[in-house]
Amino acid sequence: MAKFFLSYGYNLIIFFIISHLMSILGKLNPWNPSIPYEILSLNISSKLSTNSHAIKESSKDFGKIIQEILPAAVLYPSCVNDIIDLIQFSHDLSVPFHVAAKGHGHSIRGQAMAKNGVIVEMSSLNNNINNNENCGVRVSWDSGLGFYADVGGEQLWIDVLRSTLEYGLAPVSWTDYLYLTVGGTLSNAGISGQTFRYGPQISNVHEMDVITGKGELVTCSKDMNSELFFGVLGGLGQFGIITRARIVLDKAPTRVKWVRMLYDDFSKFTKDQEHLISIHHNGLDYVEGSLMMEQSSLNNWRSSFFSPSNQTEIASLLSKNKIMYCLEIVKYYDDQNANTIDEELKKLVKGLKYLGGFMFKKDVSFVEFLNRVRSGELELQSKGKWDVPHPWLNLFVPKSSIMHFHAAVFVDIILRQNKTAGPILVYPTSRKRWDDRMSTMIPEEETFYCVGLLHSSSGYKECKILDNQNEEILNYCDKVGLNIKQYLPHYKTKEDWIKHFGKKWNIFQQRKDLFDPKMILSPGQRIFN
Ligand SMILES: Cc1cc2nc3c(=O)[nH]c(=O)nc-3n(C[C@H](O)[C@H](O)[C@H](O)COP(=O)(O)OP(=O)(O)OC[C@H]3O[C@@H](n4cnc5c(N)ncnc54)[C@H](O)[C@@H]3O)c2cc1C
Repeated sequence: MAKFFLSYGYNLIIFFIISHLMSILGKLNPWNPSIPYEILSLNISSKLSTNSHAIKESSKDFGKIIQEILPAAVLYPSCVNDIIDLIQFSHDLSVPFHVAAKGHGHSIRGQAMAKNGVIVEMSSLNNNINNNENCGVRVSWDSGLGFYADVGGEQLWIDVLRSTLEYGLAPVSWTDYLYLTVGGTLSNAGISGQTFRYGPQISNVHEMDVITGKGELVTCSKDMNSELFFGVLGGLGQFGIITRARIVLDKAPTRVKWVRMLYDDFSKFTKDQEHLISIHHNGLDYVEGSLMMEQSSLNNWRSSFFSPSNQTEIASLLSKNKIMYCLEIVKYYDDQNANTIDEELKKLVKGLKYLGGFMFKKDVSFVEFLNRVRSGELELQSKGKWDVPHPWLNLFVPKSSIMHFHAAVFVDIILRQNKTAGPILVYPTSRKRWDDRMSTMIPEEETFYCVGLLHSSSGYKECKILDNQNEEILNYCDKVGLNIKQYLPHYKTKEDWIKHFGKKWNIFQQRKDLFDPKMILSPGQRIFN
């Protein structure tokens, strides 16, 4: 009997040792040479995972083009200090590992990935919102700034909208799609049809908390640590992880008048767009536009605007014209100007040169308008057409090049090759609301166009074809000197990045040396590594 208990107790101890080791191994793979085992002694060890499902999920993005860039581990932070601990640990190593914040993973080309490094799943902060350290969305007012919201970098813009609307307030600058994080869009610019009037989202931030590549938590603004502030805005995640942004708010309207007009002449279309964005007093709140081609226009997330009978009319016009242009405008209103809004709008569209009979109007709530892409997304999801490769190309084209761009790219390349699938956005905006100290690169001209070739492909073969077309477009613009800039940029060589940043490259590099000297952050952008 004693013998039995001895051997039973012995086996039990061995069992416990093995299961303890296995649980450690399950959390972090000690054989992955890029992350030292000592990381398990940190307080965050229980929030790190090397589970193969977690690794796979964290290495996916909306683009579905870059595959198999696997991190060594994923951090699910419950507070800002968890991220600080992780970065400090990496920074103190003689050979640090990479760290990438992942917002909502809506990048196209692996920008939020980190091979053999650690992905920080920012959404995990939101799951721990009761933790007092986490910011969430907090609305405040002060006499200097007026109304503003302190917002966690992990917050989705749709949640920022819902929370601020509880106070009758809303941010002023938006993206077309709201299921993107605040940290993710502020790392690029955040543009939409409101940009001409209010500036991009990066121009509507008062202050931020940022964890630098040294693991320091720094509060920055125009007047405090301004080098970090301007660097981070549009900084492609290179200088720090945004954990809080203080966003400008204004009184939210309740409803919008939403109008689309069709054109068969690009010159008339762009002249009208430029005219509309130049109206300062009592002008529009949103101006965008898109190209319409037979193959792409009536089966994408923007087409839900048109009723089935509108769609039949447009289809027959398109079969004749092959390419058309759709100007899209919005004027906000509420109870106070409900009686005069139609008259105001009539004045604004007077003299525009759209095709007679091809003006379509809607009157919807402010939220329905801002969240307009969501219904299209859900429809595409239900048809299995959302979760597909997206070889997107986003460009800023100077006003002086837009006619040339139209003839050479829209007509000669895209229309002729007949390969496009997805919306093609074209709308002007103005440099006035951008601060040149921010990292985002835009053309030198006062007015420039935002062009988005938002392709969806049915599979990898088609994706490759569209990507080759993108390459052809970029090469052409380069060859003839159209002075375009890529938005959401992606380059393969350092020389291309240096060219992209032009005269700002030196400052970009100096800021990297200052705030992330060991080049730990956002390696997926492939700028410094
Ligand atoms: C359907 C769709 C519609 C879109 N519409 C628009 C639009 O209208 N206007 C527009 O401007 N853009 C638009 N975009 C592009 C979008 O703004 C960018 O891709 C943005 O980066 C996505 O945010 P995210 O939270 O998914 O970022 P992620 O893809 O997760 O990350 C993007 C980059 O930012 C870094 N990052 C993430 N969080 C932080 C943080 N807290 N601090 C510092 N760095 C961070 C990442 O490391 C990575 O380098 C759209 C994208 C999609 C897929």
